Amino acid sequence: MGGMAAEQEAPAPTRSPPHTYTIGYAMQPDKLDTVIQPSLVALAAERGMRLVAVDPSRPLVDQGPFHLLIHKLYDEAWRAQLEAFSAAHPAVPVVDPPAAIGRLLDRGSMLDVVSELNATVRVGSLGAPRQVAIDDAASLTDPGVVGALQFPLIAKPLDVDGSVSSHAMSLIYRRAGLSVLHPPLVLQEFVNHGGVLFKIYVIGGHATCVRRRSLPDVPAERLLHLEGDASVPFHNVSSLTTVHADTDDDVGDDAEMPPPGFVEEVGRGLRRALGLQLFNFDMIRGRKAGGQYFIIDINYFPGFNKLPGYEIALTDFFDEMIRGAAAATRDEANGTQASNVV
Ligand SMILES: Nc1ncnc2c1ncn2[C@@H]1O[C@H](COP(=O)(O)OP(=O)(O)OP(=O)(O)O)[C@@H](O)[C@H]1O
Ligand SMILES: O=P(O)(O)O[C@H]1[C@H](O)[C@@H](O)[C@H](OP(=O)(O)O)[C@@H](OP(=O)(O)O)[C@H]1O
Ligand SMILES: [Mg+2]
Ligand SMILES: [Mg+2]
Repeated sequence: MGGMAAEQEAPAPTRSPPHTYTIGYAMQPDKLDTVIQPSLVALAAERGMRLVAVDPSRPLVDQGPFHLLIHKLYDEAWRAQLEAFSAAHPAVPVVDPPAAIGRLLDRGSMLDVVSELNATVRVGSLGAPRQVAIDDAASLTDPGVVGALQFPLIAKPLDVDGSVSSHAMSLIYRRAGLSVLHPPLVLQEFVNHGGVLFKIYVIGGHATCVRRRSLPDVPAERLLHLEGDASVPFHNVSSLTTVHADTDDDVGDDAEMPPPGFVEEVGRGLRRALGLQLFNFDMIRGRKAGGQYFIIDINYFPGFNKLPGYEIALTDFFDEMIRGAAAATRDEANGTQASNVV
């Protein structure tokens, strides 16, 4: 080692503040890095919150104590664990309730909430593309099932379970392209939107919109081009240059963002209607006159580390949940109305 380090005086030991609150987190090992970054752990520690990994293979009631639980696991055994934990510790918030998360795990029902939203909030022009759920191969050739949809379509796996295959999709230009598909899936109308997508991250009361690249528009002539492929599989948007060789890499970089008030209102409305605190959703703006917005995907507890400054939003949220639970417990002890952090 060089002399510099040896000559320097050892730094005075710094005392980290005492950890007051313990937040248990449970997720698949391959998802940990997408949220539990050292920067998050450090900021949480500064604010008196300790992040502790839960071992889902051991009884949850034997772990802890916890002041808050966050999770992204979907299996029945885990749900049963959470139920047992909540029965034993009703004052500890579990983010989010498995029943509410369940709604996002089926693409057949995932977007139903958008129509509920239109009824409850003053949002402008917002919708979801038309779609049908296809359970078996026979339905794919049934004009009564598919006939109401207009090509091009996107075929998306019905189940959302965190697997790579649950993100394997196909763009279908015409009927012949349906025969290669493997139900269960949803067929959703493709909406031309200028190749730009708005991803809105919701962390409790925060809603932050970022712009991402998306599938390029499908020109009407492409549907008549019978020598071209009837369907094209794709996995994620970054592989789209192989779907459309004419994709411009800079597409959408200067696309106008949706108005912040609109983003906030939709985020707040979805949060309330879904009963979820941690999610993101994909929104596109249709190219047709009027520029209607469409929500095309909602994801539970996504990779928040892609969002700059997520550590602040997440620790703010943890703090709010823990304080809210503490206030509710105090209120209950005093016999007054429980406070509500939602
Ligand atoms: N109805 C649609 N119209 C136009 N483009 C769409 C539509 N649905 C999906 N897309 C495009 O396909 C991409 C993948 O679709 P979707 O977001 O449903 O898949 P996903 O695998 O669940 O994505 P994520 O990684 O966000 O979870 C979208 O990001 C968008 O570019
Ligand atoms: O783990 P599954 O259930 O497959 O969910 C994914 C979501 O569907 C994606 O939306 C996340 O990516 P974005 O944060 O870019 O939306 C993606 O984030 P990641 O790429 O950081 O893992 C995942 O959360
Ligand atoms: Mg998506
Ligand atoms: Mg998704």
